[in-house]
Amino acid sequence: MTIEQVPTWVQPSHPAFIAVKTYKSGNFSKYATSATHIPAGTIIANFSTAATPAGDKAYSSLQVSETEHIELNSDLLYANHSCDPNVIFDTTSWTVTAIRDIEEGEPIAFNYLSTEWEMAQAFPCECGSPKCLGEIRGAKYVPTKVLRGYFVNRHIKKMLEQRDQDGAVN
Ligand SMILES: C[S@@+](CC[C@H](N)C(=O)[O-])C[C@H]1O[C@@H](n2cnc3c(N)ncnc32)[C@H](O)[C@@H]1O
Repeated sequence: MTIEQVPTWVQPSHPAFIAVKTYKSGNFSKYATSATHIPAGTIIANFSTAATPAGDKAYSSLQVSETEHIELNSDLLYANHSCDPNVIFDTTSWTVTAIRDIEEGEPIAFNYLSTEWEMAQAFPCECGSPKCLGEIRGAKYVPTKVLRGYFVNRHIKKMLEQRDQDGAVN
């Protein structure tokens, strides 16, 4: 298992919108919550400013194209995955946007399958949503019809199309 990243950035990195909390003991136990009421459509962050290329993909990296992964180098790292997300990480505009109203204190979470083709570190999802997809291994392992209900980034759409043409999972 990957070693947990030690923050190298000044915290809080996005005080207007994000408060980082801890929800359990042990590794990977932090999560981003909303520091305020965030109306749907609000751009919460632009992740291009602090991002750096990731040497290797990791639990902490974000996939931004078919071949490229970045480190966010900010409290956006603590956005957990949810199968019923309230934000999207858009790898075309490099922005994080609320897709519904988010109450103060609510976890800020996105669908990792919208960016990650194959997770560096799979995990059993604890999002608690009735829509929960269970083990999160990457979009590669999910039928396209399941992902149709979600926002997914352009590179994932392309990779799904390629996979389905090759006849692997659909
Ligand atoms: C980018 S980090 C998110 C922040 C992480 N919770 C932390 O404390 O560093 C991704 C890791 O968080 C955990 N994680 C994220 N979403 C999760 C979820 N829905 N259920 C269980 N673990 C989750 C997993 O260990 C995953 O590898």
